[in-house]
Amino acid sequence: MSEASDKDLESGVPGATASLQDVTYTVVNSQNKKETISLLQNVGGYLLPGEMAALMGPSGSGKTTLLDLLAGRKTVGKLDGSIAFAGNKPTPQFLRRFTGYVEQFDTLLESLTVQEMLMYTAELKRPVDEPREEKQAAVEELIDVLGLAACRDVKIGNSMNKGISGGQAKRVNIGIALVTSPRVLFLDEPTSGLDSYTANEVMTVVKSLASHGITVCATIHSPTPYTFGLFDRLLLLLRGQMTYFGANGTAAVEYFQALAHTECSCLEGLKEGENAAEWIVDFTTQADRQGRAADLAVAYAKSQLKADADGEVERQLAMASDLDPATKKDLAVRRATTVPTWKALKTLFMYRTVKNYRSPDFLGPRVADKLIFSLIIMTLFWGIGDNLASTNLPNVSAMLFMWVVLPAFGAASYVPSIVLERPLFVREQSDGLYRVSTYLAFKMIEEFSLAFINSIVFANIVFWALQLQGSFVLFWLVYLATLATGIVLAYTIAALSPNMDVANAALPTYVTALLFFAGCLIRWEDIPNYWKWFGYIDVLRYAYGALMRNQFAGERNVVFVNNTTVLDYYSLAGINMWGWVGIEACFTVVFCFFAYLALRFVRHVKR
Ligand SMILES: Nc1ncnc2c1ncn2[C@@H]1O[C@H](COP(=O)(O)OP(=O)(O)OP(=O)(O)O)[C@@H](O)[C@H]1O
Repeated sequence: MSEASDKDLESGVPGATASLQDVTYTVVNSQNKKETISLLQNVGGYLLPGEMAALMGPSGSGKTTLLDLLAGRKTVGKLDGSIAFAGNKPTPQFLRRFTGYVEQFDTLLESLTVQEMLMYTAELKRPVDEPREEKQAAVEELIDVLGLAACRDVKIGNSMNKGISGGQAKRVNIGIALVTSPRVLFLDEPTSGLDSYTANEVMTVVKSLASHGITVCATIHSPTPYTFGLFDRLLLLLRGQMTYFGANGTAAVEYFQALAHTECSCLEGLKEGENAAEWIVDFTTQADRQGRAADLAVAYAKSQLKADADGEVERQLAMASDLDPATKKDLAVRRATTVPTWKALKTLFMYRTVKNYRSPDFLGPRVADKLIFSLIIMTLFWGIGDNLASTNLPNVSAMLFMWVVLPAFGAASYVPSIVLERPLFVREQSDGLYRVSTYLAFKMIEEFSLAFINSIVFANIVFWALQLQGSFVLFWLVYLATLATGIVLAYTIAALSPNMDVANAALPTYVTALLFFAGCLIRWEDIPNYWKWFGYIDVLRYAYGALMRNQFAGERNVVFVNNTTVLDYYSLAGINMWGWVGIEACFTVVFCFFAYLALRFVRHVKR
């Protein structure tokens, strides 16, 4: 590790101790919702700065559950017992700010290069007053430390457009967690999907971080002998119960060897040359299959190891108030995010919007439909706007109706950006990169800016080609407001929907329902009283009404059917068209609020 990164790690706060005391975690059983199930029972132990601890156990034993609880990332279930950092109960803000979590699955921005991805995180998580050069230097050091120099400028990519390899992606994820020099680093299966050479390489890097004082804890499945040897401490779970907590290596092997000779003598001991990590997990798995899981748990509960661990946890908890000033300050932190909203918005814009605006995948669905429909409208309805013949009036009315229908249906193109991005959003929010309101504001600025330009261009094309009457500004504003409402409506539905299928069904259903009450397909007067309420909350009614009034006001309000003028026929004679545009804008604000609530409170990712 180079001098600069040494400095970065050493000048940052050192690791923090973490302790678990009688941790029992209960959830509603997903197989039978009427009952609860304990995924962890009476788990105890501790993590120390400068050490790397392994959470091991057979599949389904509760490793990830325990790691999530430690990192404060569980969103469901009931926790009994205590989890403490430096002897104190951590706040969610402390966990977001001062711990790093490397998820098992990559959640990266595919359009960024490795350097940009790390820099983007550094801008969002390192102090706002730190000069950019220092952030860049810290990122370069991380690239160096994590062995990412060869792919520094390679785009991250995805399964369709291959960018960096799986091992490199894992290291980028570790870099993201490290970019703010966390006190505690949690890693969920950091070696899964990696070949043994890359796994060893990645874990060597992690070990060197621990050597610099960070507290490291990783769940690990089938470590190579080399990787297993890097861990200082081992916590072994079986069916959510402790079967071992203590030093790793010889001590652990001897503990289980002794059990193989006493409690579980029917099970085979470690053979010469056998991978100790594999043997320990196999031993406990076999014991479990033979119905001996409880015996192993009881043996550990009665062991000196457990008494020693409990004693150390007690000692740590007793030191809760005896803290250095830096730790005290970190534990008392009130903000989950590091940088102010303006800085977060600027960073999101610089790294994400700038890339999106250059991407055909982003621009295509947002521009192509409007261009195509403008051309169709232009060629189909050319010059109909100043023709007041009664046979032409239904054409004008239909065209104006389509002018509000198209942006409403076009809202579908804004759904994927919320639904597909959800794992990234959840991870970045859990990492304390930004608040929900900042994320929503960023998405809206990104979409509204484009919608603003789009709407001016296409409203101009259509208004002048069709020689529509009245105010151009109103014609354009109605289109813009409908587009804006469509965007926030799409966000609301996307945030409420668990997946794309549900969102793709829900949005058109709602928009189609709006069409019936907009005032064109059935006259307002003819809508049955028991349905009128829906008309009042139909944004398209206000959009269409304002457009019609704009087109047919004054001497253009000619006789249409049975001596009734156009505006009387549609019950629009007395309306204030600018007021109706204002009401439309209110719908944008209201849906924006709904989108915020849905993003903030609806949790599809349950863990
Ligand atoms: N709500 C629930 N109802 C019933 N069982 C659950 C519920 N939530 C989790 N589980 C079970 O709890 C167990 C522990 O899950 P966890 O992901 O922590 O295991 P793990 O040791 O990390 O497994 P792996 O190594 O396969 O990732 C699993 O068997 C899982 O199916």
